[in-house]
Amino acid sequence: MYKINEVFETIQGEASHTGVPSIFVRLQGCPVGCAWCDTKQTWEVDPVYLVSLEQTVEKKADSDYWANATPEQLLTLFEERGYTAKHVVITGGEPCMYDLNPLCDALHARGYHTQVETSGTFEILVPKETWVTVSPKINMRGGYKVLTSAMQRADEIKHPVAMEKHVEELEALFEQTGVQPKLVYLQPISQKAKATKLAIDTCKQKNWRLSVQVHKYIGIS
Ligand SMILES: C[S@@+](CC[C@H](N)C(=O)[O-])C[C@H]1O[C@@H](n2cnc3c(N)ncnc32)[C@H](O)[C@@H]1O
Ligand SMILES: Nc1nc2[nH]cc(C(=O)O)c2c(=O)[nH]1
Ligand code: SF4
Ligand SMILES: [Mg+2]
Repeated sequence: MYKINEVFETIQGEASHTGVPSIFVRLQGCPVGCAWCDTKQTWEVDPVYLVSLEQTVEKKADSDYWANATPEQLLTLFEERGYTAKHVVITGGEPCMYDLNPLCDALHARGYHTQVETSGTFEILVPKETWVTVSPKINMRGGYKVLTSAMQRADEIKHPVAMEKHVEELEALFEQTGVQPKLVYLQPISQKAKATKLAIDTCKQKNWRLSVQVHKYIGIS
């Protein structure tokens, strides 16, 4: 059983898969505590807000409600809702608090590609075919540390930035873990002009890439 906050179909708005039609499965629960997190409604797993899978929102509004679901029940929901995208993005919350192998295996068996969005602070339990986006969370309130194994497994790094300090922390993490990733994206925090300029200037200097959260600019989920 997975704890589900929401399931919706849209286009991937971030990093290398930007533009890919995708079904998003957002899992409930995250203890990492990023001050600027844009999905704080997923942090707590409060039994008061437990509902049935059919009642989980299809991204109409951010909601604290969550439901239990098996991989089979999720696949049925995709069919009931008439989704046609073949790429499934598993996000949260922090999806790697769960063993994602059964979910990804079930999706692959039905012809879907999978991608996981994670903070890198939990062991990443996914099949080798799954595309892993690590957005490493350094010095956040919850006190979690980025695992070297997560940095090694990452297919891409996506780092939200607003200040020089965030760039320095990322480079220190590459040093500490001995991982120099091939694909590094900087993502301006909350579309702020200053953060966007910092991301662009740093990408030019270091030959990294820019990830703007496209869905927020065009007003889709
Ligand atoms: C909400 S998180 C969920 C998955 C996982 N917990 C993680 O942090 O990667 C999804 C992505 O959104 C990014 N993100 C969250 N809040 C943001 C914000 N205000 N501005 C830019 N990116 C943000 C995260 O860093 C992560 O890459
Ligand atoms: N369109 C769209 N793309 C996204 N990429 C990562 C997202 C996330 O919240 O993890 C996200 C999201 O919420 N919507
Ligand atoms: S790790 Fe992800 S979900 Fe958790 S607080 Fe940070 S951005 Fe939000
Ligand atoms: Mg998001």
